[in-house]
Amino acid sequence: MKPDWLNDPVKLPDQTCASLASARQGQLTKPAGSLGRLEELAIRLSALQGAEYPSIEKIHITVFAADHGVAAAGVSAFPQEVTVQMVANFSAGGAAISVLAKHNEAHLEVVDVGTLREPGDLPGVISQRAGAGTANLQVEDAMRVEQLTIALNAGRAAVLRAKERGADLFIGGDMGIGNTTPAAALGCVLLNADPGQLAGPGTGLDSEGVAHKAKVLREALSRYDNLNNQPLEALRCLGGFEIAALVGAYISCAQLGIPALVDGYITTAAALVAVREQPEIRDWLLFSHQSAEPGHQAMLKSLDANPLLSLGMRLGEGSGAAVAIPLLKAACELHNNMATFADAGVTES
Ligand SMILES: O=C(O)c1ccc[n+]([C@@H]2O[C@H](COP(=O)([O-])O)[C@@H](O)[C@H]2O)c1
Ligand SMILES: Cc1cc2nc[nH]c2cc1C
Repeated sequence: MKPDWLNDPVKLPDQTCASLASARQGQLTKPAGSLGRLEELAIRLSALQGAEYPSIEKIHITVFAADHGVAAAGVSAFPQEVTVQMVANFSAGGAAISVLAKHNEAHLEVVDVGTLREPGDLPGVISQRAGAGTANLQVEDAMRVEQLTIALNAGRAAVLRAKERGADLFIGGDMGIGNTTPAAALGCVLLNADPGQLAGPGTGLDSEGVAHKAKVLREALSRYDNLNNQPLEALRCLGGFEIAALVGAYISCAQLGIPALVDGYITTAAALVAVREQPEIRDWLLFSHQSAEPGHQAMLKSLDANPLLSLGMRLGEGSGAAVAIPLLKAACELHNNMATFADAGVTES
């Protein structure tokens, strides 16, 4: 039922490299701690990459796209066909993540995990489909076990491609009209939170729309008991194919030793499921930004995550993570290239 790789061991961050990197930070020509979180970032990347001198050069971005049966319940400000239209836009290079990937010289691929798209090839789009959209979680389980397995495997396959390309950072993005609803549903179950706390505007619902979304969520949640300690079953009943693919991707990153930079609300819901399923993977997740979606804060808090940026973004696609790439690069450049007190002949305190 569960893919067998799911229980593979998680790689341990390299503490020797972390100690060497930490010692080096103490020798660079700056007051101790003066580069703030950039210092922590460099040390963490050293530990995760098993290198005293970390690098962010080969970035692999996978956007997972899928449709959601719950869109029929009127939970989004946009019509469902936008998911398929945006897949074409990713392929043509016109989406925000297309621009940001190019700007950061990152490799970008799109995986259709189950949109309503007609069969047919699109450049840069890989099909690994678990179905044509999930079932409507307001009234029934979102997916069957076999569909969950296909979606988890799609996430793993993306990380295996990243590994093959020698990626030093993985970014997962999401595209799916309606997907803030399954993300909120998973948050409610795993945080024991009320839909009123986690339902938000998504693509732009007004307050009436948000209240309706909370009602849809309450109806969905009322069908289940005890999902709180069954993260994968919660994912099957209340998730989405792209969210499941992201869960598979984050767990695989930790097993295969690639740091993952988490994006916004939907990707954080996937991270929460992944961490509840395998707590040791938490070390491998870096958090890029605080989404404008209000429920994001509660999920971040539960993951003890303090994202790097807060720009009021709420786009998804991995765009917030892509915007944070230059910070990770800056942390590595400073760590690797600054002079030490001894080299520069500068007096230490
Ligand atoms: O990642 C976020 O923080 C985020 C917050 C709100 C909306 N989105 C994107 O908007 C879509 C989902 O919004 P909605 O209103 O249709 O549920 C989906 O394609 C997401 O990528 C993404
Ligand atoms: C246009 C559009 C682009 C998106 N990208 C991610 N989610 C999206 C939702 C909409 C509506």
